[in-house]
Amino acid sequence: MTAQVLTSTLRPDGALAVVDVGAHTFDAGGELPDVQLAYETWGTLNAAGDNAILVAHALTGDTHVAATEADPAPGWWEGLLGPGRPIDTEKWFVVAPAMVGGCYGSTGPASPDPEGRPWGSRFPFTTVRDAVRLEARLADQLGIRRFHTVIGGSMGGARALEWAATFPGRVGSVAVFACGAAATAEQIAFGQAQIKAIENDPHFAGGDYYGGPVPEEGLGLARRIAHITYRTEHELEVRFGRQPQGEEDPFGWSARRRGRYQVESYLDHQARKLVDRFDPNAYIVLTEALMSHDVGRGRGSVAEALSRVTATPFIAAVESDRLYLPEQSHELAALLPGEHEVHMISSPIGHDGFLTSPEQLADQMRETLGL
Ligand SMILES: N[C@@H](CCO)C(=O)O
Repeated sequence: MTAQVLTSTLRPDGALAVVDVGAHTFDAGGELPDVQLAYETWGTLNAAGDNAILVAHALTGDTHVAATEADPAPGWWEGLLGPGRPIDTEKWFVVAPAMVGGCYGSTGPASPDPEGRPWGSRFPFTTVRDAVRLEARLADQLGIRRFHTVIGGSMGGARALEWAATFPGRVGSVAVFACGAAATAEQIAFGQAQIKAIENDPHFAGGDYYGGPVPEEGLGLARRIAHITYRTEHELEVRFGRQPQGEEDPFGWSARRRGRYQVESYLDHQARKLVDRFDPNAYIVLTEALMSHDVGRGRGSVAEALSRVTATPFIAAVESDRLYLPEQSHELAALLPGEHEVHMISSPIGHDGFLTSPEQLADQMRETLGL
């Protein structure tokens, strides 16, 4: 595909586009007759097709990495992407796909099957590797043979690493923020607790709740569990301590309800925000995908898989992350060919520091990734 064709098939800068990438047989055996991937883009693919960067979102993220003309709302990595920013969109053509199995435009459990019914409980078990294989088909359609860089944090980091392991010839450099080579037992354990919270909601109906009440309580509980792991004990203590929320009394009852501590109100707020924007089935599918993350699966071992990575790595961690521990990033860096520093984001808030403070690493990213 030539750049000329591309320009005509791409939407205006930033508008959400959706492409059909065909049927897919999933790693675990399930099948979909037709998969669509949604994506946003920034900048312009050059004639040689060699200035493309793929940005992969985290668990509940979406395609909106940064503000665009079409959608001026700030994105989740606003500071990293845009004119003059570390990923300079005057220079790079950036693609951000929504992961299959989610609920931001790509095919997911709420999408209709060929008869028009939501897939629901029949949506196939999805792995990070499935997502990457489908994203490669999107790249084919956009005329991108090789990405200069694939970059992401948390589950986006897992996708970036999987890209480098699955398609070594198609990734020049890979940036993995706040993620190791495989989900650890504790990360799997936190994931399971979140999935159970949703499945035990009386409205879950085995995953076929569309058209009826949504298992919002379960999703809200899952988000509360998750959000605690995304922050730190120190941050919560300094920020909220034992303060009651407003006029509420955590020691008293009013209208048969105990008043809340501030931190409870904060978690309620985080839960509500996710419930308002996310499908519980998609949360389960993506959480299971993240639990399945293991770059060594089917490749001998993690060490063998990583020894074959040819992309230049940029490994980053948040110093206070208690979910994706910096030592896991060190293990990853040590197993990749060559000598690699782990770049540290200094933040007291924990895992979410990869979202709030990635600009700290702007200079190191420019240098290592050749941006
Ligand atoms: N807050 C992020 C953290 C997951 O890494 C999200 O919801 O995607």
